[in-house]
Amino acid sequence: MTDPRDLVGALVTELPEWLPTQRWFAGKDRPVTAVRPLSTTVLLEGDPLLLHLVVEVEQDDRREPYQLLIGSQAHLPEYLGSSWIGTERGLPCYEAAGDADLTGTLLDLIVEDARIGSLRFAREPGAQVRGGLRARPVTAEQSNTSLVFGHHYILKLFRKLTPGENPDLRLHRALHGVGCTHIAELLGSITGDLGGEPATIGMLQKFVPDAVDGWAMATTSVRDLMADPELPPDEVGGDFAGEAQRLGQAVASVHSDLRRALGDEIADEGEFDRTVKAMRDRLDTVIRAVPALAEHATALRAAFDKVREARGPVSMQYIHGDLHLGQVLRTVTGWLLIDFEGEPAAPAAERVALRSPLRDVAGMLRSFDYAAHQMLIGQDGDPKLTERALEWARRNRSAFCDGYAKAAPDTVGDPRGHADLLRAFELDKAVYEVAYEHANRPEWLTVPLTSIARITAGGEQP
Ligand SMILES: Nc1ncnc2c1ncn2[C@@H]1O[C@H](COP(=O)(O)OP(=O)(O)O)[C@@H](O)[C@H]1O
Ligand SMILES: O=P(O)(O)O[C@H]1O[C@H](CO)[C@@H](O[C@H]2O[C@H](CO)[C@@H](O)[C@H](O)[C@H]2O)[C@H](O)[C@H]1O
Repeated sequence: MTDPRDLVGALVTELPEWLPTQRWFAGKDRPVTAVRPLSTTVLLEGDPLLLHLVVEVEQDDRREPYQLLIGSQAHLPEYLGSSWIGTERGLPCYEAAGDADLTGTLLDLIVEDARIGSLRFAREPGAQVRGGLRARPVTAEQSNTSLVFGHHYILKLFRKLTPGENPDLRLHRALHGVGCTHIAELLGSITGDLGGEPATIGMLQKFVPDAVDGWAMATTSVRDLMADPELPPDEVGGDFAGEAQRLGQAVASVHSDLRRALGDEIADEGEFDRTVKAMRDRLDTVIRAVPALAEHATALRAAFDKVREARGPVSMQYIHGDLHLGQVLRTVTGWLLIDFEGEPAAPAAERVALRSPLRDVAGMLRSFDYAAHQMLIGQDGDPKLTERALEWARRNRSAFCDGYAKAAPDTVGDPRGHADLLRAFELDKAVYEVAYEHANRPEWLTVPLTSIARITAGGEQP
């Protein structure tokens, strides 16, 4: 029988080409120069074989750890053909996240609170979880890989690993601890080892089968408004304003719960300088990649500098960090927030820092703008449609703020009371989006660029 370590030794030579073809691989900006195994754990022995692998991916001077699930069996079923990575020692090896016959093992190990090698599978205290279920991967475009077990559980496998407790797990655990009703229940976790330190590699939550994400609902509503150009927005069938208001309330309630669970701090003088510097630095970096942004640089810097004039105490606390309409789910009982990992490209230190909750508000306001304006792509500036898009965005941004103000932490209150800060955070997010769209969806670049032009010209108030 082939020793799994020999198999892995051969397989890693295939990975420099294979990794960049994966949606979740975060290093598509440069070639992979080498891949080295850091740890190999046998989860299932024999044929089929299931291996858990942590590899170090080298890209010039950058080295980052990723986790992989590798399956291997003598006769690869046809439906797994597209997951094939290479044939080593005569055995086909493949990405096993899509193999429903193997991934059920991960849930069973959590149910057993098992330890295998350096991997520790655990249920949350008091959580009721049953095993023996098959899994299917979530097919949405994602930064990680999530597996759904029946209609019951969803297991997220974090792909790029960082030492310590992942903020997604930490914040879900803290929110669960204070009885937050706007998150999916946390049920378990998987912890591995990274250079001698524990690192979160998986998180198990209750799966909400009836959930629809906010982006799908919002864009349907925009389409309805555009399809009926003569009707006032509140008479259009798919009006979203009621939902936007409830969503604002849910976000505010999560902020209050995070503050209750983990505390807050009042920003010191130095904090404002650091924030402005970070915004200016990000702008400079993005202008190098997207020179078209340079024409807005003066106005953007002026808006960022206003952060220094922020009046009154500004509260800093744990926040979501990358909030947008794709990160919220509407269920029969209300809105849930998911994915508390922060911006995928942000450094780990930034993702665990205390920040103003207004950043999440700004992220969501940007998202309303996106939902409206992505409908205009390819419409050649039709003024009627543009006006309808603006109308939808204004109405829903304002409803969201109304809802937020109703349940806001008393350190924040109505977000519109911090207009300069909110505008600076919105513009900083839009600069981030310019970089994101440039790298991922160049045809969408006009969405953040047009917003920046409009906001800096003074044409946007929440
Ligand atoms: N508890 C849940 N119930 C139902 N669907 C969920 C749940 N959590 C996540 N999802 C679905 O899985 C997708 C990916 O989840 P997310 O946490 O955003 O992963 P990633 O970090 O890979 O972006 C979401 O867009 C959502 O559709
Ligand atoms: O969901 P992720 O954590 O991977 O976030 C990244 O991708 C998002 C797109 O999927 C991106 O969001 C931007 O586009 C959204 C519409 O697709 C829009 O609702 C957001 O407001 C906009 O920022 C996000 O910025 C990026 O980090």
